[in-house]
Amino acid sequence: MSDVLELVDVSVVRDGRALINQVSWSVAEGERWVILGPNGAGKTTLLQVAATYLHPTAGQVAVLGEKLGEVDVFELRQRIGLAGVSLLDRIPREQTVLQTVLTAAYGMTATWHETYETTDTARALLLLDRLGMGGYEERAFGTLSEGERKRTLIARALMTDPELLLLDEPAAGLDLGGREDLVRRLGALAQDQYAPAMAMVTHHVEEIAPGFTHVLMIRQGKVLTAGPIDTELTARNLSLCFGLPLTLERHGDRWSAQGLPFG
Ligand SMILES: Nc1ncnc2c1ncn2[C@@H]1O[C@H](COP(=O)(O)OP(=O)(O)OP(=O)(O)O)[C@@H](O)[C@H]1O
Repeated sequence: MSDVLELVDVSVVRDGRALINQVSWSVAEGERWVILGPNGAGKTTLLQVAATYLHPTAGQVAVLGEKLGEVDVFELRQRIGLAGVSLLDRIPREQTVLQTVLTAAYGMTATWHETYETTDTARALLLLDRLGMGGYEERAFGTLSEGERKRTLIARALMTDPELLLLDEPAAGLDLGGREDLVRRLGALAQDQYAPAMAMVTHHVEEIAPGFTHVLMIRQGKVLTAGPIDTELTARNLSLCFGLPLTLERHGDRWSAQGLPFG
């Protein structure tokens, strides 16, 4: 059994269709995974299973050594950090940035008269600062730009000191500067030996930060490849994954991909 995540033959079926289909995937401590795949491939579904928000139709899932179906998921969720657009709808617009991060410590998205410990507040401020959100504590979440929201949600996901960090398209919708800033911050996190195991969903190889170690490619619900970036992130695999001929270039510890010209 893998320490962090172990999926064996996992399928999620809705309306007779497999959104993910017999997926097997293991994540060990210290690994940083990128999940790549086209629109509708099943990436978010896979992340929702890992986050214990979706129960599979078939197969076995173990998260942080606990088997789904045999464990209190509410306790388990405290050990998992999740940042993704699915959270955006649940965060009140008027809630401050600081409250948004603090509520994670209590497994909630909105405040409800809790009194936060001074240590929690100190930690939330530290994480916001680390994500470049120092000085925004009292701003209403609803007034933030897309990039600021994404960075706040990552700080929030780290609040409980999780053992597994799941990021669903953290750079989607960001401009070039915002993307590069986030990639730098994710790179610092990925290269921090005390940071949790990570899995990040993205559509773009340009968003892979230095320090990411593994890649899983998914197409039409099926895993195409899963393994070390150095061997599995290839032009061939990427072309099969996205369904068109692509070139792939490595520039030091960053990547870029392009479609081949017609003709
Ligand atoms: N509750 C549901 N019932 C039926 N179909 C669903 C449900 N949730 C998702 N789907 C479908 O499952 C497929 C996979 O969805 P998923 O969100 O996992 O893909 P994705 O790879 O994250 O896509 P994207 O890159 O567009 O965000 C899509 O075709 C989607 O329409």
